Amino acid sequence: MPTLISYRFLLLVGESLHMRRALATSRSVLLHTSVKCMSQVEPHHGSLTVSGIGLQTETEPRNRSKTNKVKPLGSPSENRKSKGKPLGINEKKKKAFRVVEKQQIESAPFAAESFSELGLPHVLIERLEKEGFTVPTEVQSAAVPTILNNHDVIIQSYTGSGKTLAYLLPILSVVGPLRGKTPEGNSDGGESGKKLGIEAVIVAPSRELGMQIVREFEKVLGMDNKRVVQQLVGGANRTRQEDALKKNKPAIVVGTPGRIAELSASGKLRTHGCRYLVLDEVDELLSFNFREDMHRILEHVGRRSGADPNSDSRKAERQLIMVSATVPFSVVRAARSWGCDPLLVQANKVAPLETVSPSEPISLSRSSPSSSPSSAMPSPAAVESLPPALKHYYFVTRVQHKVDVLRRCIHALDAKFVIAFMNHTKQLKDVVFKLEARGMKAMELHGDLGKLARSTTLKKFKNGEVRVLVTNELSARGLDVAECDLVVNLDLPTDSIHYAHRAGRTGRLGRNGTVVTICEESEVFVVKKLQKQLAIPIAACDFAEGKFLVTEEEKTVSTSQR
Ligand SMILES: Nc1ncnc2c1ncn2[C@@H]1O[C@H](COP(=O)(O)OP(=O)(O)OP(=O)(O)O)[C@@H](O)[C@H]1O
Repeated sequence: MPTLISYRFLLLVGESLHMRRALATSRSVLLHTSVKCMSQVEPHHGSLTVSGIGLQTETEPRNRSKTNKVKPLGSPSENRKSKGKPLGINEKKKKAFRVVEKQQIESAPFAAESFSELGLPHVLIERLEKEGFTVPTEVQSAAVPTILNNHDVIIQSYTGSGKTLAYLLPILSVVGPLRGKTPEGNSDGGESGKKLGIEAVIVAPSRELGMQIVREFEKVLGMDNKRVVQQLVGGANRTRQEDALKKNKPAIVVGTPGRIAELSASGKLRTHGCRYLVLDEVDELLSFNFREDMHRILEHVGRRSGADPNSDSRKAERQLIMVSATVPFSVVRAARSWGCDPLLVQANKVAPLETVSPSEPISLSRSSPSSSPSSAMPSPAAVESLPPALKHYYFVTRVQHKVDVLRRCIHALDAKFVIAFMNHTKQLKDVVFKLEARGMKAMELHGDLGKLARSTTLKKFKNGEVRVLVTNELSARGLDVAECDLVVNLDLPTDSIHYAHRAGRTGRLGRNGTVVTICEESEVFVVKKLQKQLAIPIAACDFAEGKFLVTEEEKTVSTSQR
């Protein structure tokens, strides 16, 4: 059981947190040495590090009613055997059960050093290279072949680890102009060259995330093929979206649950023949807010009308891909009920979902006793989601001095792209005003702003015109600004999962990043609790001559986590 040892001394914020990376890699015992010298926190703008180490999935391909045209990795012999000879439902189920029986998937070796090892079509790899994507991340190495093998999956990996490409690439291998050639050598259009309608539906909980996913698709597709993907987010003009659907006939749509459900109900968006349903930030999508819209989407996308919704044949009609940095057990349950023998894909393992029980790290639910907000036990769903290279600090101050502390933090770290989180929309403007009054360019971002104002603000932040983005929970999920070097909690997050998603806006794709929580004395106990739940040290800090000074460092000791 994890224990916590506290050391009180003045020391430099520095190297001790690097142990996180080592711990994340070894996933073994945490250690507890202390650095007892004095130095200063250097602002870091570390280089990009993408490791291609992962696991070779040994899962056997599961044939669906729609045959994959791309030769996937895995078991070529199995693939060959099943080609041209469609399996019946019972045979499909038998194959699926073989996957379940196979428990050794996790220990299989996997090391993809380039995208060409993942079974992607040549034309797609060329596009990736043009865009500067040469080495797949660990989760991409594990997910791409698994999805190409037609498995329903839950993809779980820490924030900023490249989960979007992990599902986007296998979809583009089968759908759209970059897909692999059919056995007949035909790669333009459907089996017979004609358009197939909507083939993939991607659902995201916010407009920003939806738009970001579209941009990621466009990056890979290239400007000439932009029309293959269509954005269907709320807040945008619905009639224009309907016209674009009619005119462009996109193969892929990306949107928010409300707009997708609305267009589907009105008959303007026909998704019954869809092959892929992706739920990005799935734990958020399964929240009460989205219940009705998600129900419609799960019932209609890739489902032919008339069939029994619970039959295996209906489950097998579409491929379900669920994605999040945090996967509570509720997601595992949803995947079991909506998917067809889903696999859990992580950076270094691919395992049948049947092997996941509520007692395992990935599957501890937010509502389970050991991970409730009041619990001092680690919450593995949150622990797993934190990028390895983050440093965490907290400052204690009076509420009226919080913005000043924020400003001093930014100067001390020389941070260039700062996201400051608050809990209440009304207070954002005041913080922006105070920062601007001291000559620091800041803007607010929240859901009450119109779509145009939101995208303009984000654009200005991304291009460096605005140094501080003052925002609420809206930006905690998915927002990808590679350069973001500092995340500040001006209000405490509600729980460790929210802390993890906020923190994950920095330290993207192996970069360094700093997370600072500014709180009142009476809130310090919450920080200590977060520290235990996340199994990370969050060091108390103060300023000395404009630099960070650690006044107290917590060392986390665990034999079971990480
Ligand atoms: N193999 C790669 N090589 C270089 N850059 C990559 C690679 N894969 C993804 N990226 C980039 O890394 C950034 C983070 O990726 P992405 O947003 O998909 O992360 P994520 O895991 O979904 O994060 P979050 O959980 O916060 O949503 C993106 O800008 C993406 O373009």
